[in-house]
Amino acid sequence: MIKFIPQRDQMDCGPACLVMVANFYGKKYNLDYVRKKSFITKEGVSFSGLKEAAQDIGFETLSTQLTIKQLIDKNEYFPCILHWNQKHFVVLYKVKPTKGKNYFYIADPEFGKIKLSEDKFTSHWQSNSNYGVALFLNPANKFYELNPEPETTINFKYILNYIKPHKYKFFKIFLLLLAGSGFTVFFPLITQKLIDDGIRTKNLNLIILLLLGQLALYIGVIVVGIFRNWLMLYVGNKVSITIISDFFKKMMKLPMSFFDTKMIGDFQQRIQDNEHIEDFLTSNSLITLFSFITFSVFFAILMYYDYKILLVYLTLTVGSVVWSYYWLNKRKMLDYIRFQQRVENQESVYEMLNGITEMKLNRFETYKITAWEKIQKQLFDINLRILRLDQVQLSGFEFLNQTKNIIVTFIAAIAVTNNTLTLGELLSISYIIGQMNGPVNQIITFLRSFQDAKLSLLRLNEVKNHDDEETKNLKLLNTNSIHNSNVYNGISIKNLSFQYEGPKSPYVLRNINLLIPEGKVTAIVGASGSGKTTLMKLLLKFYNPTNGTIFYNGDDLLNLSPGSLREKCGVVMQDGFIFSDTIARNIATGDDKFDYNKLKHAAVMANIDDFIMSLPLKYNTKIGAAGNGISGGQKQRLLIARAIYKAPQYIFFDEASSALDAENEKIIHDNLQNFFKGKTVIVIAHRLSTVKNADQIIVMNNGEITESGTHESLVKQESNYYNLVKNQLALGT
Ligand SMILES: Nc1ncnc2c1ncn2[C@@H]1O[C@H](COP(=O)(O)OP(=O)(O)OP(=O)(O)O)[C@@H](O)[C@H]1O
Repeated sequence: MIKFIPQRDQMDCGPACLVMVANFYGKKYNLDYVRKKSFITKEGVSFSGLKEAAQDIGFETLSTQLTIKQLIDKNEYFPCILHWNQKHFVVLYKVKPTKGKNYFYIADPEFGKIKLSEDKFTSHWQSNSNYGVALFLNPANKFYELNPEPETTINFKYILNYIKPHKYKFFKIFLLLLAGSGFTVFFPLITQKLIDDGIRTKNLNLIILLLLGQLALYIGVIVVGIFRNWLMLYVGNKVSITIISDFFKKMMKLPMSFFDTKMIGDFQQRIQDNEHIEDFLTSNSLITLFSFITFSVFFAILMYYDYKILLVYLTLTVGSVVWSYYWLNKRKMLDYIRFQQRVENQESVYEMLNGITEMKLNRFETYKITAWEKIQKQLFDINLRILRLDQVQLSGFEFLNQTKNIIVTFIAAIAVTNNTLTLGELLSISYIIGQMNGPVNQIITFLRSFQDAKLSLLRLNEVKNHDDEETKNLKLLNTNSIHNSNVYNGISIKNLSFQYEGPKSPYVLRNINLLIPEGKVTAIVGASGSGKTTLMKLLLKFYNPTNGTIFYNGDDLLNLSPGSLREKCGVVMQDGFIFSDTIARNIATGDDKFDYNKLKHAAVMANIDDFIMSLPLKYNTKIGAAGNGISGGQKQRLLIARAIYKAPQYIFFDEASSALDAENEKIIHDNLQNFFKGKTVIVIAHRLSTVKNADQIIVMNNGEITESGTHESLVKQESNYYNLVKNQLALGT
């Protein structure tokens, strides 16, 4: 039997499938490890990446396109990995004919184990006409020889540390819960005494006393409940804030490459994960503990009254749980279909909201809305089927529960007529039976919450265990010139090559050798996709080189602290971000208290001061996230002002003025000439006017440097550079 292993992130399905198959053959692999081997990206793992990871851990692999019949015939090679909905991976571990029809057993890392009919299966699996794609895995000797890195153990201890500061409050919650449980146990006893000793002997004083006692207990339960809820909210909130804030702090320390494989949703998921853990820590576990205690006490009382009643209770409770379980299992397939349709629904809504402009411009509205309506119809149908099934399950459950009550009452009534049980005891028993359902449900909820918390912890562990970008032994960047003939002052790049996605991925940069002199302007030009931005990202230590070295004033960038480097760099990226804050805050991001003169100077240099001063609140005007409410050119000028305000030693501009009109560009260009003096500047640009005056121009093509020199020398060569800029030359720009 295959063990289900859930994916942790949206793009983790491939590695999770591989871990499941390895587990099936007896090796427990760590998902993080397999993920690294598969060279995961934001688009997930490719089939070839998965194949390679499988071979790496010792499988012989065969990936092939085949029909459903061919797939069934290969059942001796199950479990295999299937390409699902053309964007996902699942494990197929069994095909079983039942009543003349084939049923397919799959483990979907996003959902769980599920049994699908042939129709449903083919609709998810087959991509074109009658074919689908499968990856068969056969463990070779190497598989058994390798000792896998085990899954990182879930560290509940580290989570318990969050509770430590609140241990007294926890103790109070504990006491309150104990008191609450104590009170509940007394109710059936009071009922029994009331009937047997009070009513039967017509002792009014005792009746009053018992009822007053009951009232006091009720008040006690209410008061305890109020304090308990208050304390739980308080502790829960404190714990949750600490966990999430620690998580954010840790996230900020991770290298940029970590974020390359994650979607926004993955981080949102992790924040929700923190809530699961908090929920588990602060309420579920304690309440379950006390539910369990109450349950045991009631259990003992029932046994004391009449063991037959206890037996009936237990048998029928087990019966109702089995009944529910049977139907819930059946429901799983429907849940699966609904889950898939919900994903489609979300995607469709997201697309409509994001693509509204294009939709309106290109008359795509009706088509998209009809597609959305079709999804709604399917969702409605599936909801109806689920409702029908739920009704069967609930009716049966209720029926068994009521039967339980009737049989118990019947046995108790017979016992009363036989004088082996008193009337008071009978009432007390019905009270207990009624109360015992609560704890059973609570224990089921707890088990689910425990599963959630376990998965959440695994996801958080991945972030927690990831190495920080900054480590203690890294050197600070030295910006002073070194007077030593062996050391090149500036940035020197030696035999640099780079791949984004591991050994099998294409080289984005190839064998780059380049000197970027200190205090000079270097321009990089080249066709789109030639690797200019990538080179800049490597210079900023977003990624480490695959091969080769980058030196800053003689120091290998690998040994330099990225923080100290970025502190000295003014960077304008192509996709620079504007925060939802005031203009001043957006320019002076690094300073707690900003220097108004510096701010003004930066804005003037970036030629945005006039615009800012025309706004009612001037520098204190708030702008929207991602620069809503300002134009593309204004956004770029703000980003340039941000870089200038920093007064950096190194300047990196990636298409920083691409959205500017010629006049604005000229003004900024002229302003910047002064600012650039004495600074090491790297500009990536397509516009001739921006690069013409650079001290050196580097031309890139397909990840390689094809030419370098000054504008004049490169134009004379009439080669790549000349071809890139000749139209602009003709226009005399
Ligand atoms: N995060 C990434 N993961 C994988 N491949 C990437 C990633 N970023 C860029 N690439 C690929 O690297 C190649 C070079 O991209 P890069 O952005 O460096 O080019 P560029 O010269 O700056 O292009 P442009 O002028 O269009 O900005 C492209 O083929 C691109 O698809």
